[in-house]
Order: sequence, then C-alpha cells, then structure tokens
Amino acid sequence: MTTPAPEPAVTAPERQPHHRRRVVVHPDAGTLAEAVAARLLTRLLDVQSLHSPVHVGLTGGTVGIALLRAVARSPIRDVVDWSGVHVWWGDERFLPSGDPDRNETQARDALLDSLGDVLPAENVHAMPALGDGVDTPERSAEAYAAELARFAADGAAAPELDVLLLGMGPDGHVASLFPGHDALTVTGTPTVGVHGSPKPPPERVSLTFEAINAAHQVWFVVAGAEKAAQLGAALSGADVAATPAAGAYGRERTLWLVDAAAAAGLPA
Ligand SMILES: O=C(O)C(O)[C@@H](O)[C@H](O)[C@H](O)COP(=O)(O)O
Repeated sequence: MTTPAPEPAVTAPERQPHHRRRVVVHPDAGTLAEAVAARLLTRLLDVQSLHSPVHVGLTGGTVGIALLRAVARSPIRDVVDWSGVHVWWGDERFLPSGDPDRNETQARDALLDSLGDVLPAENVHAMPALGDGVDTPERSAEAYAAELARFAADGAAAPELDVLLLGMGPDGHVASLFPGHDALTVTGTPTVGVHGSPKPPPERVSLTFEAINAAHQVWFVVAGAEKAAQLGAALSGADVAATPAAGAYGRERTLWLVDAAAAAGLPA
C-alpha cells in the first residue's frame, strides 16, 4: 500500500504595485470615450455579480465627462443595478454648489441626473462645495475624509474603489496633484485641500496618493497630442514630483486607456 503524496502548500500571490499595467490605444478621443463607457458598464456588471455595493471614483476633465455622456446613452446602463453603486470623486474644484466648473455639476449633467431615482441620492458622494457647510478646501477635504471613513472596512481610511477613473494633464498632473506641489507628499489622510492649482480654478480638493493607490483598479483616460510627452514619462517610471501620474496605480490593475494622439510617442 502506498501513502498518498501530501497536498502542495498553497501560498497567496504577492501583491505588486505596478503589476498588470496595460495600455490600450483607441483611434481618437470620441472612440476612447465610447470604449471606456462600455468597459465601465461591463466592470460594474462584473463586480455586481460578485459583491455589492460597487464603489466607483469619477474624474473631471474632457474625456472623463465625455465618457459619462456615453454611459448615459448606452442601453447597457439599464442592466446595471444603480441602487448598489456608490459614486465618489478623485478630485473637485472648490467652488459653490452647482457651479458649472465643478466636476460634480458636470457629472450630474452628463449622467447622474439622467439616472433619476434609480441611483439613490445618498449613493452620490460629492466633495463638499464652497458654502456647503465648509469655507476652505481643507474643511471640504476633512469632511470628505469623514464620509469616506463611513464606508471603509475596519482599519481602512476609505472604501476600496472598484474602479477609479483618472485623467492626466499635459503637465502630468493626476486628480488635483500637480507637479512640485506640496499636496503630492501628504500622507496619513485620504484627502487634501489644494491651493494654487496651475489649472484653474486654483482651489481644489483631491484624493491623496494613499487613497488613489488603495483602489482596486485605476483607469487613466487620456486623449490629445499635448499629453504625449507626459504619457511617455509616466509609463517609463518618471519622478513622481515631476510627473505625478507616474505615482498612481491600482492594487490589482492599472489601465491606460488612451487615444492615438496621446500614444504617438510610445514605443510600438
Ligand atoms: O478636475 C480636474 O480638472 C481633473 O480631475 C483633472 O485631473 C483632469 O482629469 C485632467 O486635468 C485632465 O483633464 P482633460 O481631460 O480635460 O485634459
């Protein structure tokens, strides 16, 4: 009689910050927005088949808003159970509520308002606006940190975002973390008040790298020839102080969803 061989030990794979990074090039900005919208809706459905709620982080910026308009137009949007979706923001312009330059206002106009009651109002977690009980970006950041904490697992500062959408500026900024800015080095909090943003308006609120990099998946959406140099820098491990986007990644996956103009300088 032979003794059965022992079962092999099972070891959990190690998490590596920059693993599973992929770049997907789309012909132009319009196609990019449509493709990211379809990808986002599919991701929401996939996650909903595994757990609920789903936490999504939105971005401002041209493509970030265009893709929300594409979600609004898609027939797939009605397959998603929006009552189980929580919406957050990666950054916000610190302006009065309803200001057309707020990322929240633009996202409501592009998508959220069209969802009506199927997306419960309490699932939409906007960064507090100027005059909305807060009078400085710091106060808004503190209030948003408290809101994030309400949805965080034990010991975490924020809920694990299933997808965090991020744009990138021509200077390599991500969310409202700008090159050489003090906010880049803030730790110990998921949010930070930002003054002196080179992209108007100057006062903003942003997730910190700590919060960004706690997301399950980070999806950059980047279009335009003016982004090509910083896209190349971010993908080749540039210094984060000079190219903040180089320091943002998802724990499980980082997708760079870009158009051909932005990708022009990348190696074939
Ligand atoms: O509030 C904002 O301005 C942003 O969230 C910002 O980080 C934006 O995503 C990039 O600047 C890219 O914006 P564009 O796509 O318009 O270039």
